Amino acid sequence: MHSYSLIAPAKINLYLEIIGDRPDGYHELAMILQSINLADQIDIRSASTDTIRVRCKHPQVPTDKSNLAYKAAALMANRFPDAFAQYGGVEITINKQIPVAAGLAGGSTNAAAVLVGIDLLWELGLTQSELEELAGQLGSDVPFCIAGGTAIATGRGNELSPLPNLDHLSVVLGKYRSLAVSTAWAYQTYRQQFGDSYLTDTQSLTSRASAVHSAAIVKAIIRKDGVQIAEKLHNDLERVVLPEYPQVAQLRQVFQEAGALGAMMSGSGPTVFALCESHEQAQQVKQYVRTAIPDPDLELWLAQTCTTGIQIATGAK
Ligand SMILES: C[C@](O)(CO)[C@H](O)COP(=O)(O)OP(=O)(O)OC[C@H]1O[C@@H](n2ccc(N)nc2=O)[C@H](O)[C@@H]1O
Ligand SMILES: Nc1ncnc2c1ncn2[C@@H]1O[C@H](COP(=O)(O)OP(=O)(O)OP(=O)(O)O)[C@@H](O)[C@H]1O
Repeated sequence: MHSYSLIAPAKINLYLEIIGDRPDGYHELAMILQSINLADQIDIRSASTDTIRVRCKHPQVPTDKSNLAYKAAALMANRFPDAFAQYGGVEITINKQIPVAAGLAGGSTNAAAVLVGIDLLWELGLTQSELEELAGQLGSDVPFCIAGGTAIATGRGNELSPLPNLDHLSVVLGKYRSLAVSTAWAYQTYRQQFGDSYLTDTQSLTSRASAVHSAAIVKAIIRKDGVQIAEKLHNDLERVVLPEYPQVAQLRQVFQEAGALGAMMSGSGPTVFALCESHEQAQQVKQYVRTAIPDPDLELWLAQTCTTGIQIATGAK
């Protein structure tokens, strides 16, 4: 029996600009995505029956066909029916550390791990670009999660251009346990409120999105200049999420007051992250926020930016 244990890191968005409406109904984006070392562990093994099974003890994570990890396994079974028949079913166990519905690509990174895990289990030898193509069918954030690191993401978020690694930058994350934001709601609300200024012409969409390559934050990342990166953080989805969730706006404000280099909401939220110049500063920021907001519903984490996507922790035959 084969089995693999994989590490699936979360991501934060250092930059998220909504450019306009795409013909496929999604939004054209210009983003910078960054992996962090807050990660789930995914154990994957061949099963004796020809079924896909997902286990996860987290109360907010479904274990049926709606789990993104299940969908990833089903996609592989559908795409490689001979291998599925040869190797049998797949059992997936998710050890959830990444907060759920948090804007940190928790489900997406689990799906990416399942694609990588099944590629190994079934000895398919897929290339990174083949894995990313499959990943794009599961969700906009899934392709980035395969190789992770630091990357510009355009199109739906699935067209990737790697940037030089930005590792060991200290990050503090904060999320209210009881808050969850639907990504679909965030984009729909943005479209309703700000859609008038959207670009729709495909050519202008693409050229505006590609302008991110020369943006100031990209230059700051290339120079590994934490102060400048923090100054240029940007997320258009804050315009709809912060007014709807004042607690998130307040948390962001407190992160700033705490002396972090900069703070921003990640993705569709509600997680807020702060960039810090050292681990010591991150610890001080975390302590300041904990004292300023003693609410036990607020969870805080220390993390670091990292250079990797899905990693194999252990493998056995
Ligand atoms: C907010 C981010 O996490 C930032 O990285 C992503 O843009 C969202 O990535 P994701 O959760 O993988 O998104 P998907 O599962 O593809 O789509 C979720 C919902 O967001 C909307 N969506 C997503 C990406 C995009 N470029 N435009 C959109 O309008 C979709 O219409 C859908 O209703
Ligand atoms: N493997 C999974 N892990 C977490 N949530 C999952 C998973 N599969 C399905 N879900 C469902 O997906 C919803 C979104 O969860 P997820 O943690 O992926 O959001 P997110 O971090 O905001 O994602 P993104 O940043 O990609 O928009 C949850 O409400 C959950 O019920």
